[in-house]
Amino acid sequence: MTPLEIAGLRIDPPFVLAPMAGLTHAAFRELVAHYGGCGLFYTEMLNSRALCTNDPARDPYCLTGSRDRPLAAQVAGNEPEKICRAFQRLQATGRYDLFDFNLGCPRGAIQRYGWGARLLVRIDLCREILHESRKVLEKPFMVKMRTPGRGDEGLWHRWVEILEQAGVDGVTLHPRTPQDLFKRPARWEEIGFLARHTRLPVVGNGDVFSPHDALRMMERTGCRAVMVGRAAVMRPWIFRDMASCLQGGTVLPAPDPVEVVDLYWALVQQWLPEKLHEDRVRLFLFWLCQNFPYGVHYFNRIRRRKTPSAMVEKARELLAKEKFPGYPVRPLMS
Ligand SMILES: Cc1cc2nc3c(=O)[nH]c(=O)nc-3n(C[C@H](O)[C@H](O)[C@H](O)COP(=O)(O)O)c2cc1C
Repeated sequence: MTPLEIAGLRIDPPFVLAPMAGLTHAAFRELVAHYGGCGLFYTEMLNSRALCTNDPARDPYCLTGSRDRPLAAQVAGNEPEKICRAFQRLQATGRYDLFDFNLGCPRGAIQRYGWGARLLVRIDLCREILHESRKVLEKPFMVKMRTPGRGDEGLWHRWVEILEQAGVDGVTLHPRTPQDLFKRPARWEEIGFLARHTRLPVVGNGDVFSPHDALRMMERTGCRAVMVGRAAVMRPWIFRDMASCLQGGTVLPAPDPVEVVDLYWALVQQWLPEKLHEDRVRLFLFWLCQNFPYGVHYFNRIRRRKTPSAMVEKARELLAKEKFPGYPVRPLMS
């Protein structure tokens, strides 16, 4: 398997940590980097409006670690001028290797603002956003999108034309429609369709729950790289296992749950401001607990604790006798 190159940026191994709001902050990316195997890291989605006023060099959401490279910054919004301004300000920090525009988020406030997946029906506005963004960006530029319309090949051809003509360097597809949320299985065949109909490198995303799923996705769809979201939060070392399997090796022994909790907490304290500690610890433990049969019960006990260090203490106590089960992971939100 040849490593993926996107406009000169080498993504090796061809495995990508998905952008996830509240989850893929600097501390979590450092945790993933610690275990290895991730070829490209993503920030969580960054608000284009906020970035026009906040200084990205000081904004807590734009913090970067030391090992989370190459790093992509993802921006969400629907006002071309503000989006370009946000990209320019992020670019000026010199911290990011790739920029990405969000055309995939189907959730509450983002939909109400008309951002994310809501933009998939506003084709002319999308075209303008992508063209204008391309003009201001000197680094590789990608789009992450959901399926614009199920089974509508004509619409897909239109999208391919828009992406290629805008000068986008690559596209990540999460093959569910905005209405699907996470309810139906991801339709990998749509990744294959897109890969066959565009000259752009396609990154496949959706329902990769084991290293073997990642290899299967590449074989079945012809995508050039695989992006992993939920499974990477539950097992931040999944990329290491994916890289090992890609080279014909096997899945390596999982770390001890308490070791993972301790390392994450140390990284949160090292990389994030104190005002984010409580929320970021709670959210990560919510996902980590999903690995275990009594995870919901564990998390209910953890979340009652009032401080992040008390939550960590409770997690250590509850997970002390646990071992991570084998793959595949089974996220509750699936
Ligand atoms: C908690 C959560 C937050 C997410 N936040 C973002 C986001 O900020 N930007 C984005 O493009 N996608 C976001 N996503 C979607 C993921 O990037 C990914 O496309 C989706 O989870 C499917 O991949 P998976 O099956 O590997 O989880 C989010 C998903 C989850 C579960």
